[in-house]
Formats: sequence, C-alpha cells, structure tokens
Amino acid sequence: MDTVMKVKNICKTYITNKTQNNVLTNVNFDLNNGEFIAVMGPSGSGKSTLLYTISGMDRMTAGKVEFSGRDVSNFKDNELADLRLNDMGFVFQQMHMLRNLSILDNILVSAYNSKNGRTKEQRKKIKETAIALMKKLDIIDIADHDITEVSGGELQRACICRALINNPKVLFADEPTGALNSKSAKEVMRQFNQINQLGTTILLVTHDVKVAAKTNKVLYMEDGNIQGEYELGRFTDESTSKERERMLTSWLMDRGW
Ligand SMILES: Nc1ncnc2c1ncn2[C@@H]1O[C@H](COP(=O)(O)OP(=O)(O)OP(=O)(O)O)[C@@H](O)[C@H]1O
Repeated sequence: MDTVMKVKNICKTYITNKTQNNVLTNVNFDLNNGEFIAVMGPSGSGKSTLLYTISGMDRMTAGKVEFSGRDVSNFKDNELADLRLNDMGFVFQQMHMLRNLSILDNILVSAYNSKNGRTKEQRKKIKETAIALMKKLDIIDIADHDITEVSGGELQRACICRALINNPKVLFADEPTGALNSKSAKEVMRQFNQINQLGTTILLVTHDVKVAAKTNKVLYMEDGNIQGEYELGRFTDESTSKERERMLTSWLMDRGW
C-alpha cells in the first residue's frame, strides 16, 4: 500500500509559565493511501495536537513529516498554507462558517481564494464541483440558506463539502460529530465512509466508540504517544456496527480507557 504520510519521531513541547509540557514524545506512524484512521485516547493525551502538528497547522518541536514523499517539516508558512489548501481538507467540531454568506458561498469562498480559483473558467468548475458535492451529501436544497437556517447535521455536511472542494489527498477531522445528535453523527460517518471508499484518506480524532468503530483502524494515544493500534478492517455493513463497537470497547478497556 502507498504511504501518503510518514510521521517520524514527532515531538511537541509547550512552554507555559516556564513549565515545559511534553505533549507529543517521539510519535511514529504511517498513514497509508486509502486508510480511514481514528485516533482515540484520554483527554489531554495529545490527540488534537497530533492532528494539528502533522497537518502543518501548528509547528512541531522536533521530528519529521513526509507528505507524498516530500519532507514538509521545514516548509515555510506559505508553503504549508498551500499544502493545506491543495492537498488537505479539515473538518472540526465547531463549524467555522461565515454568517453573512449562504451555505454554497461558504463552501466556495476558500477555493475561490486559492490559486486555482482566479479565472472565471476555474471558478465555474469549482462551483460545479460544489454543487455535485452538495447533491452527494444531500444538502443541495439548502444551498441558498443562511447558516442560521439549517440543522447542525446539515451544517456539518456543508463543512465536509467545503473540506472536499479541492479534492484533498487527506481529510483531517477533529471530533467531527462531537456537536451532533446521534442520527446526524451516523449520517456524517456514512458520508465519511463513502468519501473514503472513493479514495480520500481520512484521519479523525474522536472520543466516540460508535464513530471509531466505523473506521478501518484505531490508534490509541496515551501520554503523548501511540500505545497501541487496532485493525478493524473496512466498514461495509451497518449490521456489523454493534459487534465492531463491542470488540473495540473491549480492546480499549484493556488499555485502561
Ligand atoms: N496551545 C497550547 N498551549 C499550551 N498547551 C497546550 C496547547 N494546546 C494543547 N495544550 C496542552 O497539550 C495537552 C494535550 O492537548 P490536546 O488538546 O492535544 O489533547 P487531546 O487528547 O486532544 O484532549 P481532549 O480529548 O480533551 O480534546 C494538554 O495538556 C493541553 O493543555
């Protein structure tokens, strides 16, 4: 299997009030093309920090990250911004969308501001992609709505459209279902699985066993490092959910979760 990201000996230290907090300590793992990985672990174990550090949203203290064979660890801020814009997508628990724009415009805005969204022709193509994504995620009917006029689940699906507009190699998600009710969370996970099956590699952080049980592999973080990994295999059938949740819970409990 191709490796899309290689994470080598990543360390991240925060210094607050002259106290050193070693949040990530020599983290190593490969993210293979087409994988769908969940990162779990106790609160404060460094899950979000790992996501932000490897995606270049935050600087690592030491270590190396390769993205599609390129060492991106020493990229300048503008090179990292380009990498994030062109090759990565992001979905967060708190959905950052602009209030005075419609849902469709929110999906389009960053793509229009990218280097591939300058000409009329490029923008036409981007809009077509946005509409196709909104149809796929079943939110085309709310394209012209304001963000205050839609449900949390619809808004999160709009965020997924926005994250996918540039056809990223890797989609990063930090607690993407954390603010959703269970029905919307299930729908978002169904969409993630579809996107993954179409070829997008996904790494998400979650506390929710139901969510993690629908990924291919779980990494368990504790005290700033990956303490174990559990291969679940591809999720294809809703009827297997309960059994996957049961197996994953049992594995997590063995780790002191
Ligand atoms: N910007 C920051 N400055 C200083 N310390 C930080 C910063 N961000 C995170 N930390 C610290 O790093 C540690 C790990 O935080 P992180 O958010 O990565 O954990 P987490 O496993 O995602 O936790 P949770 O499950 O509660 O979201 C915590 O002790 C946190 O206080």
